[in-house]
Amino acid sequence: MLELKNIHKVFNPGTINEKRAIQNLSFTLNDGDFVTVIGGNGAGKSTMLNLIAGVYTADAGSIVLDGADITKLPEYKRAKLLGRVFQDPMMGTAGNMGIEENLAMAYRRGRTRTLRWGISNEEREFYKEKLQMLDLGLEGRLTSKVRLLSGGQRQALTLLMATLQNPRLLLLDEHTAALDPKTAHKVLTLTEKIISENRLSTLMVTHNMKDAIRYGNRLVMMHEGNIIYDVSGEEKANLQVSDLLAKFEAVSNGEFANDRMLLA
Ligand SMILES: Nc1ncnc2c1ncn2[C@@H]1O[C@H](COP(=O)(O)OP(=O)(O)OP(=O)(O)O)[C@@H](O)[C@H]1O
Repeated sequence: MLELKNIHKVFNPGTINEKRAIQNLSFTLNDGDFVTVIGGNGAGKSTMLNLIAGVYTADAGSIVLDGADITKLPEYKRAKLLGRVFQDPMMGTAGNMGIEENLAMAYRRGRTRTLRWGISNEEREFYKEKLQMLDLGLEGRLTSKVRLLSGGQRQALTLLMATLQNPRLLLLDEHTAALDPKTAHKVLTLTEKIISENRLSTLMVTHNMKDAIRYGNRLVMMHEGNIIYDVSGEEKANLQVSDLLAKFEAVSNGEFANDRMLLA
């Protein structure tokens, strides 16, 4: 469903700060794949997601989604096809607006502008149902301002908003990294539930190797702008953190010792 073909991305070309962030990257995501993405600092994980989302344009290569070439499609047009959740719980929601207003914004994204702003009772029931699924008690707080929510509640709401319109592809960029371990676990459990119930194709960047092994059906490891390991099915299920550490050590000549992945 998603095909990256020979992608290159260089930041600040021709300057002293030139950085080859992505180098000849090719990758095919199958429909319904839930892929965890790991890699050391600066491996190119976020850049890959940003290239898919259209935040950056690839210097070379192509990106094809459901048979359509989206390589040059502007970010706002791709946004209709994608759901995104970032690390920072403040980013995906409007803090000064209510929970139901945030949901309504997400629900109306990319839809006809003739819709009235008012939220109908039917719509409200729909939001309540969705919020109930989160099991955080938010269904009883529809008009509460989002800024009053905890980081975990806010990330759960962002996740719900990002998936409300069943995106073709869900991009999660370390979306639980800023949460305490218990809350992160709760949000990850929810993530898995939403993905499987809606059969969403997903790329999830994480620094936590245990999570990378535990979640999803496929795992890819990035290094210096490319995918150096791609494993799925039973082979992935049988992976141990020590296997991943050994792979990292082999490619990073010991630099890896400073990487925050070791701390996860
Ligand atoms: N907008 C930018 N301008 C210049 N260089 C950039 C930009 N974005 C990323 N880079 C560089 O490209 C390389 C890849 O960065 P990227 O953020 O994709 O890595 P990452 O794997 O997500 O790392 P981390 O785990 O540390 O977030 C890094 O060297 C980074 O400094």
